Amino acid sequence: MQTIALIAHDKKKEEMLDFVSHHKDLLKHFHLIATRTTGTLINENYQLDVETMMSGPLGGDQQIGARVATEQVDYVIFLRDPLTSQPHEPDINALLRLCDVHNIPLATNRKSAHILLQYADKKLNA
Ligand SMILES: O=C(CO)COP(=O)(O)O
Repeated sequence: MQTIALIAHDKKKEEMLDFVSHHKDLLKHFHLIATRTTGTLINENYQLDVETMMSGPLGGDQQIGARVATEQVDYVIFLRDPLTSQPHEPDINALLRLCDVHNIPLATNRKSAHILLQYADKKLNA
């Protein structure tokens, strides 16, 4: 089973929940991992059985980064808040960097996330 990482900053969590609700039927076909608060919200609202890491500021981005580095993640959807500075910015940058190092598709806004899932869907049925 392929793995998708789902991460959203606080001001993007509602958007992530809305995004997940629109793509729930497709997301069921993937192993989902997420940072703690994002994953917990998804599990509570949609019962998708998301595996949760630590919260982002406590190291969750790094945990997901470790999975990316060991090629255990196929796609990353990270709805970042581009207008608020984050205390764990270095961790965020490290995760984004690792996606590029390992050529892992990464979407950082909703439209690109939608396109990413369309691609993932096509690959699933190829
Ligand atoms: O801060 C985050 C990503 O950088 C997200 O963490 P939470 O999902 O725990 O809020």
